[in-house]
Amino acid sequence: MEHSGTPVVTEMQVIPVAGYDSMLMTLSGAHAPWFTRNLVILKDSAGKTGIGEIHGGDYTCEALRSCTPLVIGQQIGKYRGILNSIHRGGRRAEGDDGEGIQTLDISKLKFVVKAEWAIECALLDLLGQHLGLPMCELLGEGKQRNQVETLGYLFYVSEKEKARLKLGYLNESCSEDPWFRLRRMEMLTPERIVEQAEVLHEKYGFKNFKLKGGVLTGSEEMESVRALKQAFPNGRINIDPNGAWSLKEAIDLCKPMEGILSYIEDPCGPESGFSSREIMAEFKNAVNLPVATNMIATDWRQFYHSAALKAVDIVLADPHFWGFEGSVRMAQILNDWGLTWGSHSNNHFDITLTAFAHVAAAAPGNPTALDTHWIWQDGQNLLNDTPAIKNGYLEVPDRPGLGVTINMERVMEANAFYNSLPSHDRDDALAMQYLIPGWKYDCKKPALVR
Ligand SMILES: O=C([O-])C(=O)C[C@H](O)[C@@H](O)C(=O)[O-]
Ligand SMILES: [Mg+2]
Repeated sequence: MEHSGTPVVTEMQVIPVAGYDSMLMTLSGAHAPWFTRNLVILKDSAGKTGIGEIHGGDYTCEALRSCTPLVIGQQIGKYRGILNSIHRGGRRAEGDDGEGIQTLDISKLKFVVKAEWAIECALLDLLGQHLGLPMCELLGEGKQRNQVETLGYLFYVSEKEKARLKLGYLNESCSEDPWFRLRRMEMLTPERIVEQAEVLHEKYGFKNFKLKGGVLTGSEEMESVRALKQAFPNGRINIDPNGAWSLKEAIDLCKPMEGILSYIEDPCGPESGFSSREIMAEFKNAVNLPVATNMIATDWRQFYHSAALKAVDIVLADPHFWGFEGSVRMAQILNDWGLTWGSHSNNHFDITLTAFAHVAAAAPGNPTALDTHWIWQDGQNLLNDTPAIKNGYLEVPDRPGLGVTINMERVMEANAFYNSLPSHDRDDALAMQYLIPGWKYDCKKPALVR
């Protein structure tokens, strides 16, 4: 083993895990009762443990496992070189049609999620511990803030009894926590969406909200946005239909919402031979609202075209797509150009929550409030010391590395749950069959409009 000034990695474990979810509705259909993730746990020669979390599924699990020989025995200080060797030798998903996740077909996620970012996270955790510095100090221009503004991620939720009984969605109606009770219930009206926001405000103090659209008709969803703005007149409200609306529909829906919406996320997608970036640029010319995306700028090449066309104002640079250093590099560029950084998320455990806290803490300027799905998972934590969200802000741990400790007993329980599942890959069409028999994904039709 090479002599080094920094400890070397002695062990790498890849542990797939699963947790429970609600029947959250999106353009893709309905979330299953469970979600899956992959964990990376590294040990180094100084006896320290570094952790990372990324999307679930067999594809990503195998991709991570195939990296093991490139990680073991390497100095943690050479983490950039380790990632470089993974990029040079790593496998890449084949068959991308060039539209990234514009269609939100979940099988497309593998083109934007890069398994090695979980390894980057675990290495940065180890390096931070070696240097005695929190991870955010190692990124970009270092720590910019002690806490990170976070939004309340609102979803329409189905809870049709048949699907619940057949598929086994959790029932938390006996919980003492009002949010835990509510989050498993059906919420499909403006009144119930406002109730969702109010209960979340009470528990976590959120003042900003994002409603996941692409579920009901655009005008029904705008009714929910209006009701939210009435309930939270000083709150920043946005909606994300994941490109479900046509350009004309998006303009008709959003023009009257200038002054009500704080920004609009991925209102439209490719149509009539024009790319998603061209259509979004035309939308921006027509409507006076900042436009955010996690769909049309998911890598540097897509970002080049998005920027050239001035198609977006806010890039939601999820570190699981862009890498931790890549996401902060994006934050620096956006800040220099007078644009805005934020982060997209999917269902995740508290390791990702902590990692997001560090990335957002290192993002210079004035990032938009961070997305997180974790509120739907709160209570299923894999850490002993999950960072808190209070008054709408996520705490950034100030201990070295990620600054948190993993609870292996809970990890192994989550792994046993994973192993008991019939499938490890996300399939939002499955539960839809209980709501609308024969339901099929259509990137231009909201999930419940058939
Ligand atoms: O901002 C977004 O587009 C998302 O968060 C997309 C995700 O697919 C989300 O809707 C989900 O995971 O269901
Ligand atoms: Mg989005």
